[in-house]
Amino acid sequence: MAGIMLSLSDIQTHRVEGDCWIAIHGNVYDVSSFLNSHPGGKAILLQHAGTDATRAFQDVHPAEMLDEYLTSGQLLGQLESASQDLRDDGQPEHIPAPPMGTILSIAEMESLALNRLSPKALAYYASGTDDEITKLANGAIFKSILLRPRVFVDCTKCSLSTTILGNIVGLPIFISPAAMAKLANPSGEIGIAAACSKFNALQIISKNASVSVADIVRAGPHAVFAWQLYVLKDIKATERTLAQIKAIPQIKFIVLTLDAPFPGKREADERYKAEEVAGGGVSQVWGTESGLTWRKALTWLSAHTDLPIVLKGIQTHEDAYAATMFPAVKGIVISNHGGRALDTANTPMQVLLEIGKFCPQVFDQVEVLIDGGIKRGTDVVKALALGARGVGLGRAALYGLAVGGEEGVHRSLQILAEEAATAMRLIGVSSVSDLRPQHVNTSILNAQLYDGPSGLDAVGSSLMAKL
Ligand SMILES: Cc1cc2nc3c(=O)[nH]c(=O)nc-3n(C[C@H](O)[C@H](O)[C@H](O)COP(=O)(O)O)c2cc1C
Repeated sequence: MAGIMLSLSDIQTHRVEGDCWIAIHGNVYDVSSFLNSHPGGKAILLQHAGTDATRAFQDVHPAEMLDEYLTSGQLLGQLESASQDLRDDGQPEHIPAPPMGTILSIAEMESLALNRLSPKALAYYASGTDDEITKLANGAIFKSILLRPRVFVDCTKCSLSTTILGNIVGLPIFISPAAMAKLANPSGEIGIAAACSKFNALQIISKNASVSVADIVRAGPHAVFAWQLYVLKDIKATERTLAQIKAIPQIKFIVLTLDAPFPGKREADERYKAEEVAGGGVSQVWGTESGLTWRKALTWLSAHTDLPIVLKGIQTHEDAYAATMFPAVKGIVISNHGGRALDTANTPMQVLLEIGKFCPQVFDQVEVLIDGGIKRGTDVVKALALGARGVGLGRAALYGLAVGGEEGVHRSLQILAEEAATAMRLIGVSSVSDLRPQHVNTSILNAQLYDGPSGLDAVGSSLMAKL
């Protein structure tokens, strides 16, 4: 109840399941009934129960998130003196970074970042699931695709600009949604937006961004923005957020992530959390709705947004084909969440080739974006040649942010853009729209491609029956 003043000693006795109070930004909340629906799990809330958790909260969440998830009935009053819990909850140590121009590759950026990130951020950002087979394969597969340069082509002028879902962008490289960017740098997603603005690049803002969407888009006047959605178990909260997004004209499309209906087993992250929550195992609570299906989810989403819908986390040609059967769906992102969902899943490049083999018409019907393992400009060029419209960066952008804030993200984009332009010139192509499958040799991968039945008739008839 607003107006009631509470002291730290009033709240510190309420620190168990069933009786759990937390102070954030000067307000005291009873979060007992929210414990089981906290998307990050209840353990972290219980860890901060009975304290002023402002510092831990603001390291990973925007203030607006409180209104989204908590109701006025859960507000108990105000904290008398907002004496903050000043434990270090994840901000990186201040280690001086080298001048950005001296960093020459994404691999170098990554190794600098891994030395700077706090243990919490390192565990969260770098981890993949299980044995990290997919995380590593995502990047390794590019080495098996060879380029086929043509000569006697004047590429003195070379342009990387293109369009993504009708939006003009300066680069075919975009920023994939990644949660909690403030763990890398206090500027968080604002630093990413400011860097994208300099390239007129696309940033897909995560549903779990650590800064409010309004602040992010304000920081990138020349960037293009999309917003990524996880449908929460609390569907009404998701609808409230969609209504807020509707009021932000800079958001050009909605990216619905589908590859993580259940949490993958990321052991480095689980280990860190288990140590953080003294003596306790980490329960696998997941706030994301796991019962979504094609027709139900897309009908619901279309009723709550007029924006084009892009489906992220497509990992088979069958699902790429299925996406084309829904007029509201204008694009797909082939992605396995950077190897953070199902380990030993196909790499995105294999899925791209699979679509080319079984249902190439998909490329004409929806825009195909891709992410996972991008570290070189040649990786970008190979994906574009095989039909991708844009190529996303997850960790490469986060690592840039960790090393140099906005400037670091700028440098990551610049390195990849320059490498991609060089590769295009050397292939004999001066515009991304001229890249073709003939520019790559993928024959080494033939034995690694899915060679079962196409299954498209079954997809068609099962979805038609439901439409
Ligand atoms: C730390 C981290 C957080 C992520 N958070 C999200 C997220 O909130 N939503 C989402 O759709 N994907 C998320 N992803 C997946 C990325 O969007 C992207 O698919 C993946 O990182 C691409 O692989 P890469 O890191 O090898 O570039 C996250 C990835 C990482 C590494």
